Amino acid sequence: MDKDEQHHRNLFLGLDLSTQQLKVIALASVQDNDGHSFLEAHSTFAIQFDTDLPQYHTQGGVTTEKVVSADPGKGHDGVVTAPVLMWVDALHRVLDRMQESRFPFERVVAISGAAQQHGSVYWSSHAQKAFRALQSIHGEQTQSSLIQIFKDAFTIYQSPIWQDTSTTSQCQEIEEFLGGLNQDDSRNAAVDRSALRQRGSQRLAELTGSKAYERYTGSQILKIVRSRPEIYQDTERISLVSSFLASLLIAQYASIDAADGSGMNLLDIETKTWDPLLTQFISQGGHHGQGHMDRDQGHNTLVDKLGEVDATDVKIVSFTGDNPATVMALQAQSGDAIVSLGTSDTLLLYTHTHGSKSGQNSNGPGAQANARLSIGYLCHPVDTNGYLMLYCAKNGSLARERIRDLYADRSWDKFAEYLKRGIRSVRQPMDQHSAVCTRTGFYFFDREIWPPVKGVYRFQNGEFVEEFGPNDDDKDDGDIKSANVLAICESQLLAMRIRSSQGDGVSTATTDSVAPPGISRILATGGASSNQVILQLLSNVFGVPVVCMSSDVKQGAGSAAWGAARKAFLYGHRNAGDDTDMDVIHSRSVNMESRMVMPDLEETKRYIERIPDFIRLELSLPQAME
Ligand SMILES: Nc1ncnc2c1ncn2[C@@H]1O[C@H](COP(=O)(O)OP(=O)(O)O)[C@@H](O)[C@H]1O
Ligand SMILES: O=C(CO)[C@@H](O)[C@H](O)COP(=O)(O)O
Repeated sequence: MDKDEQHHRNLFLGLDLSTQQLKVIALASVQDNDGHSFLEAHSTFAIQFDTDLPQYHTQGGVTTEKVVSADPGKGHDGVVTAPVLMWVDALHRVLDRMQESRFPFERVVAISGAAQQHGSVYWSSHAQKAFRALQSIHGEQTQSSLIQIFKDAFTIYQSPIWQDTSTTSQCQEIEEFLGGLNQDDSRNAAVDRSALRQRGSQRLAELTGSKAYERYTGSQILKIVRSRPEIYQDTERISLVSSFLASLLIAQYASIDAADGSGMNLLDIETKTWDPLLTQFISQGGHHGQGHMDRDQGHNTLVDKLGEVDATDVKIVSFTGDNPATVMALQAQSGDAIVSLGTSDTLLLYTHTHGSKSGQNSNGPGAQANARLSIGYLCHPVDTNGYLMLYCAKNGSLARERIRDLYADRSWDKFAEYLKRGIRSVRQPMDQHSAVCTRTGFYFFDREIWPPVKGVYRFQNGEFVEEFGPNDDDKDDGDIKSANVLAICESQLLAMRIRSSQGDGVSTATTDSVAPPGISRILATGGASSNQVILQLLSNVFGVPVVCMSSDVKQGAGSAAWGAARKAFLYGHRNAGDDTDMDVIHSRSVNMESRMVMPDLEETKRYIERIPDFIRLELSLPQAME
């Protein structure tokens, strides 16, 4: 391709409003010498909330408020929110940066986006006026900031986000409601509430794909209905973070995408429509949250600051959650698990069932350990018959950062060095004592999703200890440091391995007997996937090769933004009359110059042996609820 041609290539834009930043990637569609099409990064931009927008005083992109529960048995409720105007500001700033760097907006053919899942945005009746003000800009560069336009457009200015764990009682209410439906015993005052909840939890998982989770939008809305009914009344529309971002671009309310919508505990995962009973229960007869589902429809609306483009040529394709968008980027095949080590640690598996028919959540002994307590199912972002099994741990990168700061001089290089040393010392014990020394650590700086535990717990040879250390004079300080660095990574990845085989519809076929059922390869992504030693440990724990998009390909934008841009590419073509089917779409593969890490299977066997003890220790931790 000559230079002239390159300068006229179409661009596809992907945005990702994640927990800590807003990222944008522009992909260009190119052909190799054999005529194969693929996408390559043209440019990337990012606004870091903490550092680029310090006036919002966020830490890790969020505002954390600690409220002591009225019920002493319930401990502290963690209210975690993000300033909605900070997100508006971030969009304005990133568009400014793009203009400053002379980004060729006129070449943008289609745009899509992704965002952190489950968080919700509450629009006021002023929103329509703001949208009209945005539409009236008509391609001119606006002098007034988006903040000025949207400053009165919300009823709630601190949006609840996925890290919030303050809705335990609302989750229980939802489960009791479903558990009591059509049951005579629900009217019996003596009926065991926990039995009712267990039945409700099962029904909710069958209906929506997930049991009640505090971070899911349904319980968050219920909390607002209960605690601030006037605000709820004044709310004209509720968006997810993804549809909120899309609304700013299309200057009208954007629909919620089914894949992201299935992370709300409100959507019937099979029919992909709002469940009438759940929405009615939550709104108490109101009509909020009853948006319509409109998957992957293009919109032709003028976008502020993308005004140089002829609006009729710009397709804005429905925005989705960051996890479904990551699936779009990595093109997982059968046997692939996607592991995203972003702010959260997540594992995604592509399945063809959402587990409703196989009677999970057995009531027998150990049911609590085996129940789907940290996994759920989402609709697949493009395969209308597909689902995604999702495991999410809240204490991911930020917990590793805390350990890095405590034990590794605030340096990722040191962290990697200690991790390597930790792995080496377990493999080649230096003395008789350390040969029998097993260390396990749980580092839940924020209350974890499962187990619902807050605190740091270390065990040495099965016994609780305040700090690791064999009291061996030969040991230097570095041993304690590397023990903690290794312990946090091991326990995060072991927990992930254990949950990976809890789902229904997870294939039992596997290419290697030491690997978890149905997993023959891991596609790793997220900020921490740039750490080669973490990837090696991930590979060892799962016993499968780990592949990672190389960082120069990602150019720092991450795979959710890449997946969104890829969605823009696919639907941009479709909207232009190209009726390309899924297979052809898959063969137009993304240029993934990847790195591969191979497992040390002796290590894998050692981890498998540790699993029963790990589960026992995990269950022994003091839980914050029930
Ligand atoms: N070399 C590294 N080793 C481990 N973790 C890292 C490294 N570099 C960055 N990270 C982690 O990546 C995280 C950000 O990941 P990212 O995928 O961008 O998050 P999000 O999309 O949720 O905003 C940071 O919180 C940081 O802890
Ligand atoms: O809650 C979940 C998934 O259920 C999180 O994965 C959020 O979607 C936030 O994502 P990251 O910012 O960690 O990528």
